Amino acid sequence: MAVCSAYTTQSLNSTCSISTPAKTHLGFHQKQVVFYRRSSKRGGSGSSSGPCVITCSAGDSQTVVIGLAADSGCGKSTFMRRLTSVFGGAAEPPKGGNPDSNTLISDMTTVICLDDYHSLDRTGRKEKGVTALDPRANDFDLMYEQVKAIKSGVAVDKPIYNHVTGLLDPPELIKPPKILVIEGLHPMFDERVRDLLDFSIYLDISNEVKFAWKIQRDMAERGHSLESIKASIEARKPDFDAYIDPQKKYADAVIEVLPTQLIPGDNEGKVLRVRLIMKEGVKHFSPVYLFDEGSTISWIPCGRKLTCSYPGIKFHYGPDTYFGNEVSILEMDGQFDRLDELIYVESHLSNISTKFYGEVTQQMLKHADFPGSNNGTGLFQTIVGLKIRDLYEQITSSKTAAPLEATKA
Ligand SMILES: Nc1ncnc2c1ncn2[C@@H]1O[C@H](COP(=O)(O)OP(=O)(O)OP(=O)(O)O)[C@@H](O)[C@H]1O
Ligand SMILES: O=C(CO)[C@H](O)[C@H](O)COP(=O)(O)O
Repeated sequence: MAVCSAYTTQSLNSTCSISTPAKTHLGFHQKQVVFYRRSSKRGGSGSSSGPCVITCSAGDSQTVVIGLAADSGCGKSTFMRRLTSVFGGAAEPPKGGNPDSNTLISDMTTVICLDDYHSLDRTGRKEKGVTALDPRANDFDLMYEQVKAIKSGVAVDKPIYNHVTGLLDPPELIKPPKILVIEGLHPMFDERVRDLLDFSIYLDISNEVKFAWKIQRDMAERGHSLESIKASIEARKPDFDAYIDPQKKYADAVIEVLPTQLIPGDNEGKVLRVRLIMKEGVKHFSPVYLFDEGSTISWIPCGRKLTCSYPGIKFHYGPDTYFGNEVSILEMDGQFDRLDELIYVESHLSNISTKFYGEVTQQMLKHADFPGSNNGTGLFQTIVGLKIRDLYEQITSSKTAAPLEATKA
């Protein structure tokens, strides 16, 4: 029998027994989970040393899994803070755990960072001459097995990639939450992981805007030089184009962030044109619309009811195609002067999955200090957060309704 010394499952509301694959019997409510041992020493290669199988009787509840993909420094953490706030709680690192953990836990959600599945640490990547974006620097087998286990109600010992030391730290226990968010570079890269996602989002930040944000954070807040920021973006670009960017074709929703078109030639990245691209026909998700579903509409809300200074605000909505898929696109170019007046815009949007009139505006005002609160990035992140809450409620209510239906039949 293989021994899972490094990364194993832990039982939740259940008893677990370890057996060899040959002896495993999968009965009703039994879950089979395969784990791989790997080295976590400096320069660890992450090579598997044989699977072991753990069978567990999992609890009844199933975890809803959300994938959020984006390059580093593209607003994933900010989005996550908005999302967890929609569910009504503050997200915190696991109590009493590794202070450098990348995980954030709230009442309803657990956000895990896929950097934790780097199979090569910083030294290992340097030695092999690969970036963290390269699939060879990541353990997709382990990612798949662990996300699958959590989704089916089984807790796992997930590795930790320590961004301070650049090493792989000892694992931390992740119990199945109501909603698991896997955020990072590759949530939609591996087909097996992709198939586990109940909903997926890609944050598509254009090069000009990414550069402006990097300068703002890494130069102003972290003391990096302009040259080093340019060099780091350039060094990542080939792998970003090869492995990260192509994932957007799989996403159910894409938030695309571009320079404004309201100021000709503007490249500053301060005023933004943001597009919310929503796939049609996704189960439990109906795209947001402006005025009239399926029409094509341009709208300038500035005037008596919405204060706008230069260069103003322009909305656009309509059907389109994206990588061959039918989509609806809602676009906002420009920025709000007064967030409390956002209610005027909110009242013209439909299918936003609010629980009361003005909920989007309330959320935006609550986090007015978050980056992007005065433009489409904050607005669309908030709306996607509400759509995820709605999706979660639909999935869980259809699960509880199912046995009743069966009894009736
Ligand atoms: N909507 C936004 N508008 C303006 N700036 C933004 C926006 N979102 C993010 N930024 C800038 O980008 C920085 C990184 O944002 P955030 O920490 O949310 O990204 P991240 O993808 O989680 O980054 P990392 O992966 O490097 O931790 C912020 O500090 C801010 O400077
Ligand atoms: O892309 C990244 C995270 O999204 C990082 O570059 C990657 O995780 C490597 O981290 P570090 O620079 O701390 O070694």
